[in-house]
Amino acid sequence: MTKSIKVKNPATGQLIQEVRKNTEEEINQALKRGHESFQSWSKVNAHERARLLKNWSLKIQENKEVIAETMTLESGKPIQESLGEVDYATSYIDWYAEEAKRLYGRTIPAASETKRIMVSRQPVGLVAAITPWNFPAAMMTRKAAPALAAGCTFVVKPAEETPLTTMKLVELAYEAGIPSDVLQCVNGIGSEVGSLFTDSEFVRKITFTGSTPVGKLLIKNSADTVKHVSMELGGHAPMIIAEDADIDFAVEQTVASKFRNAGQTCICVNRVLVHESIAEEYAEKLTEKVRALKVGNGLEKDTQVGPVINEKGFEKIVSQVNDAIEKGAEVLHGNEYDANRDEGYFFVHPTVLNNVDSDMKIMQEETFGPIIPISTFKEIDEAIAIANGTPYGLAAYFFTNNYKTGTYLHEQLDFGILGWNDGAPSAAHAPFGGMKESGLGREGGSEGIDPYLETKYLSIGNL
Ligand SMILES: NC(=O)c1ccc[n+]([C@@H]2O[C@H](COP(=O)([O-])OP(=O)(O)OC[C@H]3O[C@@H](n4cnc5c(N)ncnc54)[C@H](O)[C@@H]3O)[C@@H](O)[C@H]2O)c1
Ligand SMILES: O=C[C@H](O)CS(=O)(=O)O
Repeated sequence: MTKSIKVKNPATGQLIQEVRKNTEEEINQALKRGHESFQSWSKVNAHERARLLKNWSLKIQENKEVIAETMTLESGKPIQESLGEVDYATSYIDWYAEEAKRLYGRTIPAASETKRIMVSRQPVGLVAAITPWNFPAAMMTRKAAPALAAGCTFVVKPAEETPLTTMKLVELAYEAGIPSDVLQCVNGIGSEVGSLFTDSEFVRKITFTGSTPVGKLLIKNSADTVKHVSMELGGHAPMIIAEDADIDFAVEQTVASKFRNAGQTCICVNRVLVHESIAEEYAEKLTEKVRALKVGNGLEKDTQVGPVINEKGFEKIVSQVNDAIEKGAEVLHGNEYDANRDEGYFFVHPTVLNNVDSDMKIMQEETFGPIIPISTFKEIDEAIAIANGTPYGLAAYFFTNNYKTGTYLHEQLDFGILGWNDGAPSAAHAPFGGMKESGLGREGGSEGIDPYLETKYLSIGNL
């Protein structure tokens, strides 16, 4: 078993840094420390927790450029997106620093003059988090911020591909005054560390962002100790473009959604469903925009589409594209690759596929890459049936200026996040999360701190 993780640059395949894997003993010690420090941290008053969180946010912002460069080096995303992700990450800290001060209880009118009932909330305990490589800063703070704000302690294992960003954030938390046994980072291979987290008597909650298969495993393994679980899992977002849509705006928003992080986000549009009457105009205008996108190393300021994270991701994308073409899809642009297995870099050029049918893998499996499959519909209920016909329920988008069509789609689409004339719905003040096999729980908004709290009530008698 290797003793270290080799962090490589997905744009070049070059080694950035070797990170030592924590041993099983070290990880169990970290969990024990997190459990023990919960006794003190949970008693720190909410305003002090809020102050420390705001200090952390300021420290991150002071180091924005170095964090963004680290993120681009290890994840491949364009530097402008990395800078944006640092802001997105601190927006969660800022939001939950304030929410810490609003953990209200309530009183309930008793059914007797001699009784009083009070409801209060308290932190669940030590939280163990596992995060993905595609947003190594924001996916960590989207969990750590509400956890710490609620009074929980926190141990995070970042993805093997991108540990450096998370390690930097944790260092800055210590500089901000957050105690080193309250917030900890451990490094290791997911399949090895996951069972340590789920089996530990010290861990009261597992929070995970990543693929649905891993999420299911963590839920299953958490059952023996009845841990709280929060799951932010896979997606397969449909984008319905109605016959009355503003086509130019819909094209702009399709590009904004699809090519963020080279299409490696859980809420990227994965399936375009366009009304047959405007399909040709939409496809032509979309292809013109896609053709202009610049593919390259994320450190170059004008790069818009970077590499995909690794060979496994690359092979899945190529397989989906080849399958679609074999089954009759038309390539309007792309189906071009710059890849070198020996060097270890994998670029997928933005690709537009037309005449896509539901029997193609790309319409059934999540696509974590810069590929847009376009299919058409006649009636809106046909589009809704296709959109909902997936085990996933994370994000969906629709473009229409008809308020009845929009209201109907809002009510009929089974997804936790809906963008109506909006391809970029994510925000720290909104409850992000999915239905069905896209997850359990919400992150962000006022709802996002609830998973870190237990509710209790006190009934006072004999008054
Ligand atoms: N819903 C969301 O907010 C969200 C955000 C980002 C990514 N995702 C999903 O994540 C997937 C892509 O990311 P990925 O390839 O890194 O996912 P992944 O599930 O392979 O890895 C995510 C994390 O899980 C760990 N892991 C892997 N196997 C594990 C196991 N057996 N036990 C415990 N931990 C394990 C990894 O080390 C990593 O830290 C996509 O499906 C995407 O939709 C969802
Ligand atoms: O990849 C999944 C992320 O949660 C998407 S977002 O950064 O929250 O929009």
